[in-house]
Amino acid sequence: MAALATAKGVPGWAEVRSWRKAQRASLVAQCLGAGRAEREGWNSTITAHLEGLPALAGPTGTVGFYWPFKGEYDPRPLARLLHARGVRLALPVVVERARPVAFRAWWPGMRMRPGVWNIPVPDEGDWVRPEALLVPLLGFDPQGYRLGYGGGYYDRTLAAARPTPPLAIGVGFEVGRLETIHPQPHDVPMDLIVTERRVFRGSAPVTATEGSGPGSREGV
Ligand SMILES: Nc1nc2c(c(=O)[nH]1)N(C=O)[C@@H](CNc1ccc(C(=O)N[C@@H](CCC(=O)O)C(=O)O)cc1)CN2
Ligand SMILES: Nc1ncnc2c1ncn2[C@@H]1O[C@H](COP(=O)(O)OP(=O)(O)OP(=O)(O)O)[C@@H](O)[C@H]1O
Repeated sequence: MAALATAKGVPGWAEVRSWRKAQRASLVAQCLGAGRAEREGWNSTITAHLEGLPALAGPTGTVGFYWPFKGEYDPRPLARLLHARGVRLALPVVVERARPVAFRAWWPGMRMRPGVWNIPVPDEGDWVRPEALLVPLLGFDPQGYRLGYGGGYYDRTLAAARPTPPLAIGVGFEVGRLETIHPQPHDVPMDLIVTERRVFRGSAPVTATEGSGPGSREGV
C-alpha cells in the first residue's frame, strides 16, 4: 500500500494522523474481507511460528497476550498451549483512559468481565509485569513500527516500562504490511514481528520460509 505522499517533504503529525485513520479503516476492511477460512489458516501458521520462539518457551516468565477483537490474530490457542507448558499468562486492562494498560494474570476458565470496547478482561487474579508481550498489529512497516487502533495504549505501556520494557512481539497479517507508518517520536518499534509468512526483526528475517539471511537471529 502506498505511503503518504510527501511532495511537501516530511508530513506533519496532523497529516500522519488522518492518513493513519484512513489506513486503519482500509486495513480492517481488507482483513475482514479476506474471509474466515483464510484468516484461520493465517492464525494457525502464526501460532506455529510463535510456539517455536525461544522467548516463549517457558516455563518461567509471564507473557502478556490479548483477547482478539475484530479481525486480529487470535492468540488464545497459543495462550492455552503456553499455559500447558507452565508459562504464566496475562491480559491487558485499560484502567484509565490515555494511560498505560495494566496486566492481570489469566488462566483458562477464569472469571472475566467486559472491559473497554466490550473486550473481556480478567475479573480476579494478581496484577503482573510481563517479560514478553504479544501486541496486535493492524499495520506494520519494515522498521518494526506498528499501527494499532489509535488509542496509543501499547506505545504508552512500552514507554512507561522503560528501562526494562518487555520483549514486544508484534503479530499481524501480511495484508498489514506498509512501506512506512511514518513513525512519530511517541511510536515504539516492535522487537519482533510475526506474520503468517515469517518472523522478522526490523527488515531482518529470523525464521523465514524464504530462508534465513545474514540478519538471521538465532536464540531470540
Ligand atoms: N484485542 C485487543 N485488546 C486490547 C487492545 C487491542 O488493540 N486489541 N488495546 C490496544 O490498544 C487496548 C484497548 N485499546 C483501546 C483503544 C482505543 C480505545 C478508545 O477509546 N478509542 C476511542 C478513540 C481513540 C482516539 O482516537 O483517541 C474510541 O473508540 O472512541 C479504547 C481501547 C487493550 N486491549
Ligand atoms: N508515551 C506517550 N505519552 C503520551 N501520549 C502518547 C504516548 N504514546 C502515544 N501517545 C498518544 O497516543 C496516540 C497514539 O496514536 P497512534 O496512531 O500511535 O496509535 P496506535 O499505536 O495505532 O494505537 P494503539 O497502541 O492503541 O493500538 C497519539 O495521539 C499519541 O500522541
